[in-house]
Amino acid sequence: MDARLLKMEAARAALAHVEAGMVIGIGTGSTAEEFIRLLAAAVADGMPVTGVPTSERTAIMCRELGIPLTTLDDVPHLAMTVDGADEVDTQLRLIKGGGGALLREKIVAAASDSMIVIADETKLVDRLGRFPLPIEVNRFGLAATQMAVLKASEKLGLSGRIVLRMAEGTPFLTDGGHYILDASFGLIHDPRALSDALHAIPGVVEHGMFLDFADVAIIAGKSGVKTIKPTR
Ligand SMILES: O=C(CO)[C@H](O)[C@H](O)COP(=O)(O)O
Repeated sequence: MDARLLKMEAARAALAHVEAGMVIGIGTGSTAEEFIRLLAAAVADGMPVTGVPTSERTAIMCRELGIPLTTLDDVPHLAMTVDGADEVDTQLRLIKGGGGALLREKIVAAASDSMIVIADETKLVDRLGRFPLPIEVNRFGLAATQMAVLKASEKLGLSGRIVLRMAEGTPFLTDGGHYILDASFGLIHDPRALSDALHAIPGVVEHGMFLDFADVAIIAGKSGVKTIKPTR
């Protein structure tokens, strides 16, 4: 089965959690886009649902497909959010931000009663860190922030390349107008310690580890769709 079909299967299972009248967070990325297509079909069939998009890219797609949208300013508390991930570990800790939307994704997930993660089985890992960790940083003082991230990670015994994300020859800009550093630390033994260390750096806006966010992961694989809940 190809990856797209698996993403569709996970998205289909997530749609079963959506109830009429809900306001839900809508994630970013190719898996979230499968969910958006299915949600749009449900809306076209008369299902009353409103979405809060986690990126401009998602907002554009939702508008094109006729999904009503609102913002956290109008609806600050959501029933749930459905989003993809770059990595999901056995405790449902995530790495997100491959698509550059980690800040809005985290804000929307934090405003939601529950976060449903949808992914194909290639995203499942024993330990986070194979996927480079996206770190959203303020443009001001980039080199100083990059050095501070390096020092903080070295203190935790992590090493690896930290590179500025580029897009078509210029630095990638997030929807919030920030840069992204992609940090290839390798396996992250203590995600909480790294999270705290990154949050202590003033130039770091947010990082892509989602710890204690996901309530359910719907993982589609060759042998079917399974639902994982955290052991915490
Ligand atoms: O975090 C994200 C965007 O910021 C995405 O959810 C993540 O990159 C997974 O994307 P895809 O479903 O395309 O593999």
